[in-house]
Amino acid sequence: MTSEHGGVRRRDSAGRERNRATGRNRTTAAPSQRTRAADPARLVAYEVLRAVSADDAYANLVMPARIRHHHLDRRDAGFATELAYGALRGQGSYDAILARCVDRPLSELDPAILDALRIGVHQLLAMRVPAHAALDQTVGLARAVIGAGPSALINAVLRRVSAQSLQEWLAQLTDGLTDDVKIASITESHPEWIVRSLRQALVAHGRDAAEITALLEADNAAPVVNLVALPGLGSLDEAFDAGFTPGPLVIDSALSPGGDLGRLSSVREGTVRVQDVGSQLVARALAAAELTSERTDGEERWLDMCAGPGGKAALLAALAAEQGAWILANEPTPHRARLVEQAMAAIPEDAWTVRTGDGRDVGREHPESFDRILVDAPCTGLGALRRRPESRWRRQLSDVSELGPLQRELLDSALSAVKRGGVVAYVTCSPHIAETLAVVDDALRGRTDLELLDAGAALDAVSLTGKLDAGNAGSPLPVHRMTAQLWPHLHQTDAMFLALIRKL
Ligand SMILES: C[S@@+](CC[C@H](N)C(=O)[O-])C[C@H]1O[C@@H](n2cnc3c(N)ncnc32)[C@H](O)[C@@H]1O
Repeated sequence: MTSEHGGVRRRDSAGRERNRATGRNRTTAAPSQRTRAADPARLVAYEVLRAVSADDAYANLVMPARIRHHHLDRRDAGFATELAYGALRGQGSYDAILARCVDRPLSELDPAILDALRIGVHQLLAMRVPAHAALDQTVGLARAVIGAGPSALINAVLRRVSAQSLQEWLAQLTDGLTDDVKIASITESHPEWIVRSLRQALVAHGRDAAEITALLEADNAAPVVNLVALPGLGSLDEAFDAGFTPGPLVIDSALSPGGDLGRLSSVREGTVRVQDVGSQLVARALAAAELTSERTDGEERWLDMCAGPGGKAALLAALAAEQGAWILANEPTPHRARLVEQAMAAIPEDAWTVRTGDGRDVGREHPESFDRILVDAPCTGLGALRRRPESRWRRQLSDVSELGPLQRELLDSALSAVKRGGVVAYVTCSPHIAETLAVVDDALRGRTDLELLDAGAALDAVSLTGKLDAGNAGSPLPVHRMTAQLWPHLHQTDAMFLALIRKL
């Protein structure tokens, strides 16, 4: 800590600056000097929170750029990431605590001050940072980037926060409440509508509603980064030499010990890729599903209808290349279609083609043309909240119903485009009933030419353990028992939903 972060000088300085400050309470120091006063790791975390709340940025995209900009070493980068992501995930709990420590509604605070406070609270209550360092450093950061007046307010508020542990605060905040959803929303830092949706999803997918706490807790934990070696193209040897461990659920996968993945040449070359194990499992389950379709031209034709940015398309294309099949990877957004091409770059070119277009047109343009189709539908991503720390606060209940028509049209298009005897995998990284079971129900309604394959068994068949317990065997409705749902708290994957539909 530099001397200007020391207690006496800070208080003196804060007093002088506050008296002198303009209406916006900005420090009079030059911006470059102010920035230098802040600890770089905390500054990066703060800048990420600001970008998320002020510019609607995605934390996982901003973070690497800020880390590079401030030249953080590996340790500081880890600290900044834990701080920013933790503050974002914990925002619901932290804001409830802050509301008890600030003398006005949080909505009346300058958003920059609120972000600095959130960073302070996470350090004080959830990181192994000594309280005095959390306080001094956050106040120093605030003084450097916001101004002396606000830093005095932040100091006073964080002192109040530091008077109790997180558990004590949560007990106090939930004291007297009887609504389980409200309690979970505060203690596990999720919007109430998401708590309610996830609890309903657990029950509809045949699990116990009491698992909700474990599920919400899993959303709040930093996910381990998973790698996949593209079949026939990539090797994990380099990753294992670098300390990665074999993934326990699926072949050719590895778990990262942390740190910059760019140090692996196989990752740079694209033969080893970052991919959640849930995504690997559903892609492999489709590739291995039993077909009864007739091959007219000798090779299987596959389709990835919603391919961008290309994670599953790359794995499917590598599997297709191994099996002598070919895949069309479709994506409507041109820049995402380019990402698909980049993802495919390491795979022999005769195994794949990228199409830039609307998946809803494919069924009409190419009826009964494909043996295997993946519909990895645009969805709310409620199953990947641990990976996108800000998304739980940005998503709204209305998103679920807005996505419904598109999800249904894409699945209908796929069911037109699949050959008789071919299989469509309907996948979402959300377990929400409206995006999963309801979409499948609607697609099957009144159709006698479609049958559900046992998706749980299909996942088991491509897993290393052979017993993932992802099938929805306990679902209240028999038809739903053929679908499968992976869960972060059970499988340490994103909550991927899978239905396998065969056209008879
Ligand atoms: C869940 S993401 C797919 C993720 C991808 N399969 C992967 O593993 O990397 C859904 C994708 O669907 C695309 N999409 C949106 N509208 C679409 C449409 N009408 N037809 C096809 N794809 C669409 C989105 O642009 C997005 O890239």
